[in-house]
Amino acid sequence: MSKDEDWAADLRRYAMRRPFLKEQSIWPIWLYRRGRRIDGMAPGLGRRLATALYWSLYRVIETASGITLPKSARVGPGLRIWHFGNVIIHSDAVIGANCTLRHGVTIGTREENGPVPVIGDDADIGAYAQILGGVRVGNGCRIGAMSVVLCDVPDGATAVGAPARIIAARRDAAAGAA
Ligand SMILES: CC(=O)SCCNC(=O)CCNC(=O)[C@H](O)C(C)(C)COP(=O)(O)OP(=O)(O)OC[C@H]1O[C@@H](n2cnc3c(N)ncnc32)[C@H](O)[C@@H]1OP(=O)(O)O
Ligand SMILES: N[C@@H](CO)C(=O)O
Repeated sequence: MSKDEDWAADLRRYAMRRPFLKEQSIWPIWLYRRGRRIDGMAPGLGRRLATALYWSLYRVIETASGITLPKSARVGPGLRIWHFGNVIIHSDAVIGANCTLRHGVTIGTREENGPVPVIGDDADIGAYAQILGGVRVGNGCRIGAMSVVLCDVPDGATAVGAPARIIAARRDAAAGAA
C-alpha cells in the first residue's frame, strides 16, 4: 500500500516518539485510517479478510480507548484527540483537517436519525463539548469546554456555554461599535 498522507499528518499532530505507547487516543485514529483504506480496496477475498480484521479490532480499540470513530465518518488529515475517553463521533459526521478534540466530545445528532454536524478545518474543541444536529462549525473555530453547540459557528469564532453563544463575533461587533 502506498503511504497514507492523512495518517502521516495525524502522527505529526502527536509530535512524540512512540505515541502508541503513550496515548491510546491514537489507536482509533490509526484504525480509522486503515478502515478507510480497506473500503478503497478492490472487492475480493483480501478486502473481506481485511474488513473482518477491522471489525474485530474496532470494538477492542473502542473499548480500550473510549473513543468511537467509525470509518464511515469523514475526517481530514491531522486529527488530534487529547486524553482518554467518551469521544463519540457519529458515523455520518464530517470533520476537516487539523482538528483537535478532547475527552468527552460528542459530534452527533439532536434526535435519532437527525442531521449531523459538519466541522471545518483547524477547529479546536474543548473537553466535554457537545456539537449536535445539522450545524456547521466553521474553519478555525474554538468551542469551549462543556459547551453545547446547537447553532452554526462562523469561521474563526469562539462558542461557549450551554446552549453555546458566539463570543468572538460579539467582540467583533463591540469593536466595530467603539
Ligand atoms: C488536562 C487538561 O488540561 S485537558 C484540557 C481541557 N481544556 C479545554 O478543554 C480548553 C477549552 N477552552 C475553553 O473552554 C476556553 O475557555 C476558551 C477557548 C473558550 C477561551 O476562549 P477565549 O476567547 O479566550 O475566552 P475568554 O477566556 O476571554 O472568556 C470569554 C467569555 O467566555 C466565557 N467562557 C470561557 N470559556 C467558557 C466555557 N468553556 N464555558 C462557558 N463560558 C466560557 C468566559 O467566562 C467569558 O465570559 P464573559 O465575557 O461573560 O465574562
Ligand atoms: N495540551 C492539552 C492539555 O492537557 C490540551 O490542549 O488539551
